[in-house]
Amino acid sequence: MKIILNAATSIDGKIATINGDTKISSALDLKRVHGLRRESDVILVGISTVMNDDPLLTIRYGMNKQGTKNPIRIIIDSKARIPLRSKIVKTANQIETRLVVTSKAPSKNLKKLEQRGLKIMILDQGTEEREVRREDNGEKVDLKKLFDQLEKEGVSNVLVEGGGEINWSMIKNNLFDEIIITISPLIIGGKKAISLVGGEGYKTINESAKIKLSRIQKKSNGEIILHYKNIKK
Ligand SMILES: NC(=O)C1=CN([C@@H]2O[C@H](COP(=O)(O)OP(=O)(O)OC[C@H]3O[C@@H](n4cnc5c(N)ncnc54)[C@H](O)[C@@H]3O)[C@@H](O)[C@H]2O)C=CC1
Ligand SMILES: Nc1nc(O)c(N)c(N[C@@H]2O[C@H](COP(=O)(O)O)[C@@H](O)[C@H]2O)n1
Repeated sequence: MKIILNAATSIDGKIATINGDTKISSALDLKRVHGLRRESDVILVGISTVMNDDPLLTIRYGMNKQGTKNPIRIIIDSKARIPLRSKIVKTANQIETRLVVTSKAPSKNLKKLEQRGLKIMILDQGTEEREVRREDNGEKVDLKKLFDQLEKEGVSNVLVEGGGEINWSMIKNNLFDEIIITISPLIIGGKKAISLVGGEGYKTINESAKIKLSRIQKKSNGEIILHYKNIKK
């Protein structure tokens, strides 16, 4: 299975402003992203991304020739907080959509979401993992279990579209093959503005994830697209 992490950042590594404004990519770059979606079986995002962006996560720009099937949408949402009025929920009857939760998710929420066509996967972290991540209160979904299951189902290509917390979990668990970053000629700033990778972070450079630059694309609008390969996989 190939896992690609894609995102757009400012030159200071932010993926959103302090107010959650996140329109960083140009229309041209979004066309490229939709091309990536077209090659994917699954698009995965975290719940905070859904709460902030109310995304559709479908193939639209340029590429959606008749008959093109949208990828399965997977939302990582420990407590099943996804709003019933969100575009994802409203379209779940037309596009396969899975909500990955923990056993702490309220069953009344799960019932309502199932009625609207979402498929629920309950994937708690094991005890060992919970102890390591005390700050999570044992409330995070086990992404390793999720990807094992997707592999068993025959999923070949997964596109992860953020946000920062999900990116951290994917990187920390070595669950990525490629990272594609569009660096837009912008400076966003703000200590609390969300960065490309959140989480607790590595304590030393020695521990940090090692990646290899494989391609650079320079666009006339000033965007730079960097492609990195994971050298540990
Ligand atoms: N510029 C860009 O390319 C993109 C920007 N964004 C922006 O990023 C922001 C959201 O990012 P974040 O706040 O970092 O949240 P996120 O979207 O990464 O979601 C994180 C949440 O998912 C849940 N979760 C459950 N299991 C988890 C696990 N194993 N690992 C990590 N999270 C788990 C937790 O509730 C956690 O708080 C939004 O403002 C969004 O607009 C998001 C995607 C792309
Ligand atoms: N590639 C990229 N560039 C940006 O500037 C972005 N803000 C994002 N965001 C991601 O795309 C999702 C929106 O998808 P739809 O257009 O609604 O289909 C958003 O939720 C982020 O995952 N990506």
